[in-house]
Amino acid sequence: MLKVNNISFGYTSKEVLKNISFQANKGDYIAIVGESGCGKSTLLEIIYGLLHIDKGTVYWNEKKLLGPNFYLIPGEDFMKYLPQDFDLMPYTTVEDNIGKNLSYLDEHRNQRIAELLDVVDMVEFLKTKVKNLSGGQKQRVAIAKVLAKEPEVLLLDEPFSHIDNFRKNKLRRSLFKYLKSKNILCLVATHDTTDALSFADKIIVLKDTKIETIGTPEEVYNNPTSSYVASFFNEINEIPLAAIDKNSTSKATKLVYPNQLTVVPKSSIKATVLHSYFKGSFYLIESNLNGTTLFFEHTEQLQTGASIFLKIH
Ligand SMILES: Nc1ncnc2c1ncn2[C@@H]1O[C@H](COP(=O)(O)OP(=O)(O)OP(=O)(O)O)[C@@H](O)[C@H]1O
Repeated sequence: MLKVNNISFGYTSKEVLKNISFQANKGDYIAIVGESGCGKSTLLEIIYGLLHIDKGTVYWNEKKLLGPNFYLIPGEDFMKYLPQDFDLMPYTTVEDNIGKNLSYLDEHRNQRIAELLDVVDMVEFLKTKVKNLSGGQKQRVAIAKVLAKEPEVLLLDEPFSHIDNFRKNKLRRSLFKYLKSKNILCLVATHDTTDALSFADKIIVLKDTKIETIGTPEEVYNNPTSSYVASFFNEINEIPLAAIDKNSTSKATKLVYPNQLTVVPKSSIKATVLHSYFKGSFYLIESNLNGTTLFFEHTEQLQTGASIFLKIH
């Protein structure tokens, strides 16, 4: 089990992370999300042992991780970390990059490289020099490379950022299935909703140096603790209660996802259509409710300026 206890860190006197605590089990996939600059990469680098912390501890099972001041080469050998600028050797082949940390005396070396190339769908590039690959292909090789000497913990920073949508879903399914089958704990810093919602066991949302919320994808999505959390997944409406119920004097607001609003013949929520955005299987309609912007989903495009009534369900 990974135990992160009350860690705080700042590159300068200003803290980037404050009192961060969470636990994760072997084989778990934890998605770390939050706005740019909130400290996702910093958290991964602390766990891996690249950054020294004065406050807090990190344990892997019973072992306390000591951080960069205690090792000649920072980084724990049972972990692998894939930073955003994945570092590969450009003038050598895909095979040599993936096999860099595998012994030539290992009789299973070639088999291992082939297995990992299959996971990242790059089998035909075995003998290709890395400099001749596209950005997305390099990223897939980098993922295979960090898996080569099977780690117990894998830390990935935006691992699919260069990979096109055609391949991304297939790669995600293949990679996360592989990690589960090997019981590898994986922490992923991501901006991608699908990485978190469809694959993670738990989502950690970071905001203003702290953990804003932590839970299963269902818990975090269905009961967002703030509009910040909800807006990671979708457009979010923060509707004043007074706009829903004319008799209400409350200043409180209600968080409502666009798919929780339906157009009805008559209701107390009367809005004016501003714009229809085509989203493939539906239209996202931007509307105005007494000066508040309201997004809702609808099967058809709606006329700009039209008055509609909405119901929250
Ligand atoms: N080496 C550094 N020296 C000083 N400040 C840094 C350094 N690296 C990061 N920071 C600052 O620390 C904060 C957190 O950065 P970090 O890279 O962890 O954020 P992030 O959530 O991973 O962002 P992104 O989603 O854009 O990758 C930012 O304000 C950043 O400017």
